[in-house]
Amino acid sequence: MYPGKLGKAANGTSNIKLFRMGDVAKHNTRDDLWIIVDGLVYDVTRYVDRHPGGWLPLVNMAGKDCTDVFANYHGAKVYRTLLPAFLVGKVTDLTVPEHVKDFRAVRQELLRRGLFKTDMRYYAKMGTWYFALFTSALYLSLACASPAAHMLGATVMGIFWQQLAGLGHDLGHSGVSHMFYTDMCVGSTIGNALMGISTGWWKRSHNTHHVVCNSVENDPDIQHLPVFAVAAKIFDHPYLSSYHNKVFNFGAVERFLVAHQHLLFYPVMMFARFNLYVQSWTLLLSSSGREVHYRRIEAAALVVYATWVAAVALSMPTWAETVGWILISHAVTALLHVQITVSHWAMETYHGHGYNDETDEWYITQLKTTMNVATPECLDWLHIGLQFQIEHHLYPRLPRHNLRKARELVRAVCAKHGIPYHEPGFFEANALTISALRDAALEARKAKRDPGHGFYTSALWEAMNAIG
Ligand code: HEM
Repeated sequence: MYPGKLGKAANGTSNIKLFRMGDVAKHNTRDDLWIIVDGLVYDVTRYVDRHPGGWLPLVNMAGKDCTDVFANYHGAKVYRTLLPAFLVGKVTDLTVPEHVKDFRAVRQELLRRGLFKTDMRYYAKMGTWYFALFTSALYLSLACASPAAHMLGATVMGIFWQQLAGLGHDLGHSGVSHMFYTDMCVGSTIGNALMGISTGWWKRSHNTHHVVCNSVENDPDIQHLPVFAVAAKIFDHPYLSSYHNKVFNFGAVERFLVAHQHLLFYPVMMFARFNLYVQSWTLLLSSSGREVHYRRIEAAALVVYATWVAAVALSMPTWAETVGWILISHAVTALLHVQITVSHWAMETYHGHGYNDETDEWYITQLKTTMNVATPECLDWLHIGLQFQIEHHLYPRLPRHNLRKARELVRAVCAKHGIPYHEPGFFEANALTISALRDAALEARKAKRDPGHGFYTSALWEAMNAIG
């Protein structure tokens, strides 16, 4: 670790200001933003709008101890060259729970074993695999004559997109070259052109999701009204999403869809990819899109994607095949969306921000909100690393090919401290997700219209707010 230098008075005594955690907690807005890293207090207000990871992670952690989230997103250089300029003092009442010490020790052990380094031979193999999938998909779609071959081509294209998402995810976390701008540049150009999804959008949304995983008001990955609400907490009263900067209400349409969400889950997943195109373009064309590092390049790469996909689809001899090709290729990627959602949707959700004490600091928050999916090693390629969601959430920059190795170390710490470690099989994880959606759906059916407003409130909310 690389703590910032403490100021020294002329007589050699430390002249650094001393604070209590409660003092720091008051500086918790975008305009007045302090954080704690390794017991030292930093006023990063003037940095928030320059932060390469965007303002959202900083604002979500404002006023809090960021030691672990910081360690997991930044290299040694950031500690050495950037942080010291913002130092304002140190806290006197920070305690480090035993389990946190152990999880930090795991990180050091992973570093010691060299597991944070990428084995480029792995990506050479994956590159060959992606190339084989892509060219096979094009061959079947363009060079063969039968409708069956065309639809098989669409299926292989869907598998290509699902598999390539693994690389996109690794790049988005700077987990390949471990150089922020290099990985992002590859993602924003080649990634966008082959996948059709904005890397800048993905990083903005996904990094926020990591920092405030399963927070009702802050995690965009569980803010899916009008279609889904993974828990009754999400619709028991209207809330302002800090990510979307809009209020999510629970009106008649929302109530109807959520009441049937467990039945809609798989059909919607088959169309989920179209939503990602919309989200990508919405961000790039909006004023928030200015936060995207390579906005114009990204937009150009997305146009390249739309052009080649349209060219392949329109090369089909009939309109029926064109529509079939588009629908099948996109529906196959449902595997990706299901894999992502089952990692979190059956887990705990909460209001506001975590990281208040030892019951919801970085590691515990991630473990409460995230589950692994137990898969045999021979299927690791299929699940693209997303099956080790716990290890990924605890150490987001750990390369994909080392997550299985980290699993044993993490499980040992959980076992030692009695911390639940969730790892059902793939089908059980699906069943848990459907069950969570069904529970919320049944709750939604009981929701009653708020007489003064256009939205519904759940029976749970009414019970919680009952007077007398
Ligand atoms: C609340 C505390 C913070 C959080 C949660 C946070 C989170 C993040 C995230 C999620 C990224 C993007 C990582 C990626 O996409 O690979 C990032 C990047 C970055 N952050 Fe922060 N950040 C915090 C504070 C800071 C501070 C105080 C500084 C500088 C003083 C800083 C400097 C950087 C830099 C330079 C990068 C680019 C990546 C790199 O060079 O390693 N961050 N941060």
